Amino acid sequence: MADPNLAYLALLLLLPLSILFFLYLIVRPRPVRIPIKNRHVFITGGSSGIGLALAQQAASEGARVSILARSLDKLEDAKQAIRLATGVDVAVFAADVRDYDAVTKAVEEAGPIDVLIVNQGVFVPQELERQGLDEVKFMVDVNLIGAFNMIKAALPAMKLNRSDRGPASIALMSSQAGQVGIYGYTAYSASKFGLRGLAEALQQEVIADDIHVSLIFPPDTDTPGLVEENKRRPQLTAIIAASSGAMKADEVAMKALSGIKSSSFIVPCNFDGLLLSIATAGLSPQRSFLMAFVEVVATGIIRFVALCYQWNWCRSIEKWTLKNRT
Ligand SMILES: NC(=O)C1=CN([C@@H]2O[C@H](COP(=O)(O)OP(=O)(O)OC[C@H]3O[C@@H](n4cnc5c(N)ncnc54)[C@H](OP(=O)(O)O)[C@@H]3O)[C@@H](O)[C@H]2O)C=CC1
Ligand SMILES: CCCCCCCCCCCCCCCC(=O)[C@@H](N)CO
Repeated sequence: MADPNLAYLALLLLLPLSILFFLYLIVRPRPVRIPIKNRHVFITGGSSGIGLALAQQAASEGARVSILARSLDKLEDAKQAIRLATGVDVAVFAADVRDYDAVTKAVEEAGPIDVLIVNQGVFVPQELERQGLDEVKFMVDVNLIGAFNMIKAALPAMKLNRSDRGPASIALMSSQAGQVGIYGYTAYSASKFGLRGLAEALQQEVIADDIHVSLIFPPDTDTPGLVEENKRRPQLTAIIAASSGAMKADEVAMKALSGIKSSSFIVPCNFDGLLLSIATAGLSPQRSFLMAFVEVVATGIIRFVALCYQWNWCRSIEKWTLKNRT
C-alpha cells in the first residue's frame, strides 16, 4: 500500500520542479556566449578605474581593445600601463561623449565594434537643494546622453555582417545607485536609472540583430573617481552607501566581463548586489532559468529584507538630522 506521506512529498517536489522546467522552456531571450578573444572591444572611460581594469582584462584575454576618454594624457598613461601589464597595445581615442560628432569620428576610425562597453561616468554627490543645476546637467549629459551618443554612433557598424561575426554586446555601466535611490544622488541616480530604461528598450530593438545588452551594477568601487567623490560626499551618502561593501576595480571588471560573456542582462557584482537585483527584477529579461527560478521563489522574502533596509536608512537620516540641527 502506498504511503500517503510519500505521495505528499512527491507532490511537494513536483511543484518546484515543474516551475523550473516551465521557466527553462520560456526564458527569453535565450542565453548565448559572447566571445572576447580576437574581437574588437571598445570601452569608454577606459583610461581610469573600472574602465581601465576592463581594458586590461580584455586585452589579456586576446581582444583588440580601444579606449575612449577626454584626456589624451590619461589615455596615453593607461595605454602604457596596459602594455606593461599585458604586452598588448590598445588604441586610444580622445573625445568627450557629450560631443556626438567627435564620438562618431572616433568610432569610425576604430572600426566595427563587437563588444561596446559604455562605462564613462561622473558623480558629484550633493543634496539637490545645495547642488547647482549645472552639476545636475553635467551628470545627466555625461552618464545618460553620453550613452545615447555612443550607442547611436556605434550601432550601424555593429549590425553590419553580424551573422558572419558572431553575437555582439552592448554593456552599460550603471551602479547600485541605479537600482535604488540614495541620499545625495538625485541627479546621479536619475542618470543611472535612465540607463535601465534605455537598456530594456534597446534589448528588444537589437535582439533580432544578435546584439545582447548587459547592465552592470557595481557597489562603491576603489577608483580615482571614488577618491575624488569622497572629498565632498555628504556623510549620509557615505553611511547609506556603506550598506553594500566596497570592491576593487579589478573585481568589478571581472564580474562585468563574465556577465557580458554569458549575455546576462542584469549583472550584479557582489552578494548585496544579487539581493538588490532580485528585489528590483521587475520586467527585465532574465536569460538564466535558474536565476529566474530564484527570483520567482525568493522575491517575497527579499522584499521583506528590502523594507528592513529602508527602515534602517530612515533611522540613520533621523538620527543624523537630530544631531546636526541646531
Ligand atoms: N567607483 C565607484 O564607486 C562606482 C562607479 N560606477 C560607475 O562606473 C563607471 C566608472 O567609474 P570609475 O572607474 O570610478 O570612474 P573614474 O572617474 O575613475 O574614471 C572615469 C572615466 O570616464 C572618463 N570620462 C569621464 N567623463 C567623460 C566624458 N565626458 N567623455 C568621455 N570620457 C569621460 C574618464 O576620463 P577623462 O576624465 O579623461 O574623460 C575616465 O576614463 C562610471 O560610470 C561610474 O558611474 C558605478 C558604481 C560605483
Ligand atoms: C534587498 C536587499 C538589498 C540589500 C543591499 C542594498 C545596498 C544598497 C547600497 C547602495 C549603494 C550605492 C553605491 C553607489 C556607488 C556609486 O555609484 C558611486 N561610488 C559613484 O558615485
